[in-house]
Amino acid sequence: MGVVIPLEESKNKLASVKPLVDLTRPDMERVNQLILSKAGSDVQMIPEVANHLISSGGKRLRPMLTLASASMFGYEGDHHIKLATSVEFMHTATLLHDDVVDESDLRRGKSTARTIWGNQASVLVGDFLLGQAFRMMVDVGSLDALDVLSTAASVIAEGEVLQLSVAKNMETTEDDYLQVIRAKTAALFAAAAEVGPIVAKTDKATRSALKSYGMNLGLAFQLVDDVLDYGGKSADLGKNTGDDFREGKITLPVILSYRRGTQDERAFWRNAIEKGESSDENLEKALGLITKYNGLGDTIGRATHYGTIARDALAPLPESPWKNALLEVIDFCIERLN
Ligand SMILES: C=C(C)CCOP(=O)(O)OP(=O)(O)O
Repeated sequence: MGVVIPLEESKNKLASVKPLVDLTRPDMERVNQLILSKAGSDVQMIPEVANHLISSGGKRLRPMLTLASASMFGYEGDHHIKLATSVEFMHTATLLHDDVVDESDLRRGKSTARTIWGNQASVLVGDFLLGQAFRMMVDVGSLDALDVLSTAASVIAEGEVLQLSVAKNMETTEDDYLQVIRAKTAALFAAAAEVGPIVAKTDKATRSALKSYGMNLGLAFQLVDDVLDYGGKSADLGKNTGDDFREGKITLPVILSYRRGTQDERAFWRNAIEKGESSDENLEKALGLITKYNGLGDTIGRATHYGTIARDALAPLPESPWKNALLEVIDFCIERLN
């Protein structure tokens, strides 16, 4: 404990969401302090493992959504600080767990916790953070917020299990895929944005607007993430590109390219994904097919579509710097590609 997470680190990565970073800065300082204190434990290995990931420069996008979506309705208490911290803990727990499930070696440009402390410690520290998140929610005392975030926790786990059950199956449809990303990623974005209006005690329509904004932003975010896995640079992403292919994870660029392919090309995909023939040579070939069938371009098109729905969801809300900051986050999600 004691080291304050450098806000500058997140700021650089979020250059295109400067308004959100600037507006939430004082509250994010409080969130960062709370993150560090709630990651503490007398069991020494807990803060060691947790702080390895916590202090490695995540974007802190989700807690900023919670802060903004409370402050935009004039909320001035401290419940949003605790809920924003809970949201980031839920996210951190999923990262620790995901890296075990996916056997990933690199996260945020550093070795994953599982490569340093092992799978068991990663899973258990993830569980600890999840427990801490729920204690903070109870501390806030809003049953509605507890309902939204606990539902999100179950839905995220469902999404991860669903992903496992469709893995390595080339008959996975676009609808299956959307169901997975709606659950594993978008549900937390939606919950992060919905608990703001809950603590600010707004009407139901406003809650739904923020929830829809978060859900569609989350879909766009994950679609772009899946594009970056094929089209980005490992150094920018802090993780290895091509991992989805190597793991046999079926994402939209692959689904589109498979559906549009010739018989031979479809046989290639089945071999590569279902039988695990994922050599670098096959990754190159997969990239060639994805390019041939515009898999990345069309996935970006879908992301832009969800971005528009997110934008429309905020349209009925009164104009404010907070609203503009949330709108710019949509652009950031797409601009991450540049
Ligand atoms: C849902 C996904 C794609 C996991 C990574 O999320 P982020 O890209 O927000 O991760 P950090 O900034 O917290 O590292």
